[in-house]
Amino acid sequence: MIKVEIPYTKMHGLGNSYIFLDLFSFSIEESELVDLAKKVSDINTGIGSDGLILIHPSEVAEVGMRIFNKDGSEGKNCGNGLRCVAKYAFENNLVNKSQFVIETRAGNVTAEVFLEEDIVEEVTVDMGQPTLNRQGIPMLGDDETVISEAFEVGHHPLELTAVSMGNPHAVFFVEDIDESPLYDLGPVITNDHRFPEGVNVEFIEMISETEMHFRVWERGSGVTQACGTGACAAVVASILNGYAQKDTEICVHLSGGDLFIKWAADDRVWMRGKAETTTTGTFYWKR
Ligand SMILES: N[C@H](CCC[C@H](N)C(=O)O)C(=O)O
Repeated sequence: MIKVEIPYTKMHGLGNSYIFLDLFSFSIEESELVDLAKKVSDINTGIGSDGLILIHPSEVAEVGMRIFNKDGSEGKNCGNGLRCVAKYAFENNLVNKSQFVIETRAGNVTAEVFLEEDIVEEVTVDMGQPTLNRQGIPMLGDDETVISEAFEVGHHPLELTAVSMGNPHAVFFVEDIDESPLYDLGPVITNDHRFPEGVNVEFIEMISETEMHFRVWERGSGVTQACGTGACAAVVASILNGYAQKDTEICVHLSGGDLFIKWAADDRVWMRGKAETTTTGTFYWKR
């Protein structure tokens, strides 16, 4: 049994929390990441979070981000994680400008940090273009877009809109967010065979053309307080269904707070929101 001391920073975006490792000053074996993600995420025997995020040197951007869910599965993108990575990178001098590129497994994004007395309070990220064709989600079936398509789950007739923000999202519109079948159907849909790589599941109640309620069952982490890529997917889905307009900032009320999302006329999705540091520490990992 070897005891390894792992320096970490815990951060969150609207309550969607992750344990961050700074690989600019610390290294860890690739083969250990899955177990470590599960271990640090555990509230009883670890630190407690929705997963693990690596901030790493990149050959194609100022910094790179990798994200692992609570179950150890690797996601390709993470909106709340990106805002936290941007805050960390700026405040820890990994970058020397307020606007910079972050490499993700889903491609590069551009982040801009906004300060209040030297502290990054808010971050805007250009999340790039959504992917709407079925095979790009990915989802089984012909390669069309999936907009309010009948999607039977058990005996529940639902209408699915599928969007990828580099990671897959199944978006469902409901009349009352508090009556959404998040806990009943979230765990079923996330593993539905029609999504060969699994899927993040969002339930949305439109309040107006510029405001919505949002709940999420995340692939690999379950119910979280917020999901940045999910909020982007929800806004894209609302516009595809005619409930909202492009080129307009839409307020998404997530359990943990508000994100402001715009699907611009050039097809790029912009996300604006807060990022916060909870604590730093040393994780004593016995392996
Ligand atoms: N569970 C997601 C990754 C985390 C995304 C979320 N926390 C966000 O803020 O976008 C997936 O497996 O695709």
